Amino acid sequence: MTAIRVSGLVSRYGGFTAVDGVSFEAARGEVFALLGRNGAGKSTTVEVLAGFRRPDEGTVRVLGLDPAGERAEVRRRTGVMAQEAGFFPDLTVARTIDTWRDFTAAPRPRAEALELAGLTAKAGTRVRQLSGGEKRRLDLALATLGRPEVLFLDEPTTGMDPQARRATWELVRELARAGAAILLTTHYLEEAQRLADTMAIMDAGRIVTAGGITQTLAGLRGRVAFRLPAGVDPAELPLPVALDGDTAVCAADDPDLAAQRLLGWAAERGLRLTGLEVRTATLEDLFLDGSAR
Ligand SMILES: Nc1ncnc2c1ncn2[C@@H]1O[C@H](COP(=O)(O)OP(=O)(O)OP(=O)(O)O)[C@@H](O)[C@H]1O
Repeated sequence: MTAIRVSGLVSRYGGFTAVDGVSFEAARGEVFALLGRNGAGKSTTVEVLAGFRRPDEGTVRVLGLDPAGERAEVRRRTGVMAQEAGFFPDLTVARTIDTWRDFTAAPRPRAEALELAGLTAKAGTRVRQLSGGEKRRLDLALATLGRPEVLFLDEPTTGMDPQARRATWELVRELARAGAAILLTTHYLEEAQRLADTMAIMDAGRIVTAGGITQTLAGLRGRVAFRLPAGVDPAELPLPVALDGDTAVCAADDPDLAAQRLLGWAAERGLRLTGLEVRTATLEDLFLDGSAR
């Protein structure tokens, strides 16, 4: 069932159009990643979905409701982790969670929220003394306090260390498995690739590429890269390559097969292909390909 529906969304700041006719849907149990360069319009889209801004044109529905018009009902059933959290800096972590619990229907117990954010040891620390990554973790704990049906995460893992990032991914997956629809914006393409089922890439307020992550990547070429052996003219190689310094890069539909051909060719000549890297396409390739521009 569709949990998030955006159709023809236009959002302007004065005369500037930040979101220019965006449409997408996300179902319950789905993680949807909204990607794109700085200023593409991702946060503005999330702000409209979270009910912080009204659409200038088009419609958005969250659980079938209008987030701006039916804000109380939407707020009760959604969690939002915005780019900048509005904490009270002088409250401790525990008091912050307690305060949020008072406003949340059926909240998680405080200890569980602390544990989930990895902040148990920081329960008595004032929010202003937390590190950037710890603040993000606290924000995540607050956004998920009521086990929301829909969760908006705007760059949730920025500033988190690798361990906290992994814990966040695990939590997001768990919430999706439990049936939540999750909309995520991120600049970490690896994060999108690991977490999301579906993605849309925005640029200058429009969606330029969208689809299932697995299907989209399956349609892209992988690559084989290696250091070009001294004295070898790239034209001699059995497959066309592009040179990046002394690294030869071969784009291939089947990178394993391409690597076998290249290694076979090198072995026949008594050469070694050092620094060999063989991989299928990643979201980063999609960006670097220019498809996202
Ligand atoms: N309050 C505002 N007033 C005027 N322009 C704004 C305002 N907020 C955002 N913008 C502009 O709208 C555009 C979209 O911004 P938005 O924050 O939605 O982008 P984003 O994709 O989330 O970028 P980032 O990846 O940097 O967070 C940008 O050009 C930004 O400068």
